[in-house]
Amino acid sequence: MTKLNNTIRRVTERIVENSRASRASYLELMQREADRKPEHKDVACSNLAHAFAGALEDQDAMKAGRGPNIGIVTAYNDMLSAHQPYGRYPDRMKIFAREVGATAQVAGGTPAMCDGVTQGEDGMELSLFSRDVIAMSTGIALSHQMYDGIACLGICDKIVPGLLMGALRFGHLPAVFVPSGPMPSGISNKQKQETRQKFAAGEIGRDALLESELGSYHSPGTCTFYGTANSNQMMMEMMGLHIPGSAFIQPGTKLRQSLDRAAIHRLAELAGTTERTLAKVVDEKAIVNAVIGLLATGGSTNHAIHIPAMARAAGIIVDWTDLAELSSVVPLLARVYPNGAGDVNHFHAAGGMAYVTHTLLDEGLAHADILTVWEGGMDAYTAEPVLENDALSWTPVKESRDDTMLRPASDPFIADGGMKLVTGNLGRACFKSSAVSPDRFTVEAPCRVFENQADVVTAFKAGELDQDVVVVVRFQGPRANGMPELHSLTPSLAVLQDRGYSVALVTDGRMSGASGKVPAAIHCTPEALGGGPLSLIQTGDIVKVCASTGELSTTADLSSRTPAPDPQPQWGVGREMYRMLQMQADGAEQGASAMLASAGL
Ligand SMILES: O=C(O)[C@H](O)[C@@H](O)[C@H](O)[C@H](O)COP(=O)(O)O
Repeated sequence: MTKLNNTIRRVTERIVENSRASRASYLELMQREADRKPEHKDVACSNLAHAFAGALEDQDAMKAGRGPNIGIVTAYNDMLSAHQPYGRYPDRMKIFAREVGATAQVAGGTPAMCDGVTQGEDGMELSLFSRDVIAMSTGIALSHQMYDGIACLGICDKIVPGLLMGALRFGHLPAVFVPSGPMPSGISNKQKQETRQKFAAGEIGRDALLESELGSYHSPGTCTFYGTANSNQMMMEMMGLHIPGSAFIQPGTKLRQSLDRAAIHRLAELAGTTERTLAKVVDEKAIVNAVIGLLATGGSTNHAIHIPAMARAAGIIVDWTDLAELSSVVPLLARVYPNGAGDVNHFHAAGGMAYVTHTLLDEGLAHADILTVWEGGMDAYTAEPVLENDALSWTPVKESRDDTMLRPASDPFIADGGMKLVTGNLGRACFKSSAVSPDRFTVEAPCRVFENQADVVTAFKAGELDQDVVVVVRFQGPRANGMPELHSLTPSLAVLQDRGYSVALVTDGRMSGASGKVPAAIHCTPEALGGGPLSLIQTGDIVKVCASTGELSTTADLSSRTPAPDPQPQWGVGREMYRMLQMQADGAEQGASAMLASAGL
């Protein structure tokens, strides 16, 4: 076995050291939960009867205590194309459970919102904190304490992190994540983006634009670009929480169904055992593997927030310095849109996660020795699932089948990973370098300050931004307005860039996993609200963003400035209900979670 890279070893050791007390107290709580009496089969008969009453044909088995009971936590709705297939999952999973003498119940549902539907709209301000709500909903589902294992059904952006955060508080049980796969490829994401730019530049009308969008988003399944949802699936593989290779198998296929069946059969096998509980599977090494996968594949920037939050729910402390140090040694192996031309279906066809895992392990760039839900540690994840005469088996993937999309770690696209930390007198921020051309890594220009995205688009349309410019969009942090994604700015900023200007975005808000191309220092922390550095900046100040030197600074003397006043919280589309969570949240680098902060985790 190849020796583990020294930086990866050192960062992992540092995370273990920094997490020593919090991890110990988490594991101790999980032990207490495992030892909790009475066990679920021994609670009062009235409680049991309540639990069994809706179980129909499984009632007898439950009454007789014949086998493990699996709790399904589902984020089904059919507003999210990725979650639409889950509508039928619970019924099928109950059948799969019976095949192996187990039972399954829908423990509960969680909300799930689509960032594609709310992009650029006020509803987006609920998005990040829906993750806390999902974690808490998972907690409600599992608080019935009637389960021996957890099956999590969720795919999209906030849902997987929320489900994991919630399930980790019940980490004395085994848990498996069951994805449902990407939709087939439609028009290419590049073509979609070009059509958007034409629309932004006034060259085509709304009809042509809608036609193009429908050519891209056309049927049930996950969106095909490598955004947050697909990065989630990558991470679940890298942490060993999937049945190996199940991330990108399309819905409605026999292979998909076989993997879903395997997930329930495996859970039934693990139920009641203590060897591979969720708390044990999600350890420091698994978290480091998730970061490595993110960097190696150029995944969504949203995970710079979600990974610290998920880790914290397991008592593990990880920050952007850890991410940046890992990024310095983890090469970029994949070019999937927005970092390349192909989509996740092409990525999977080129060897996908099995090849990524294989080549990373081969070069000592990931932890092989982690506990996974499947036997065999990470090695099991270097093979792809296939069906032979209806039987599920796995074939090792040792070569990339398309080196324009997927390259070996020994000969990568870029020697370092796709994410940089930029710091300076404007704070700490993330810069996704994998999608930006290296000649745009440094932007130094007068800034133009905005306090909402609509004003940026208005200024763009009025031609006011036709110059070298750093667009600052502030008061977009977790406590200000829930830290929305500002992805709808991408077409306008990309048009400016294509006109030959040097353009960058600096914000305490987020961008989407689908964003790229335009240099952006995002998640800037501390946020502007409450007097953070961005509240001191003024239009015309020279701002420098540099991914090569890791700089985010201004030459302006901020010490002499008075902060811009905090904006009033907005009402409407339910935003007022989320103030409670926003106000309790901590910073983006800590995971921006009210739930974790309030619990003292
Ligand atoms: O983080 C993400 O992955 C995105 O938020 C994603 O959930 C959303 O669907 C995009 O906003 C749509 O992206 P397009 O611009 O490619 O349509």
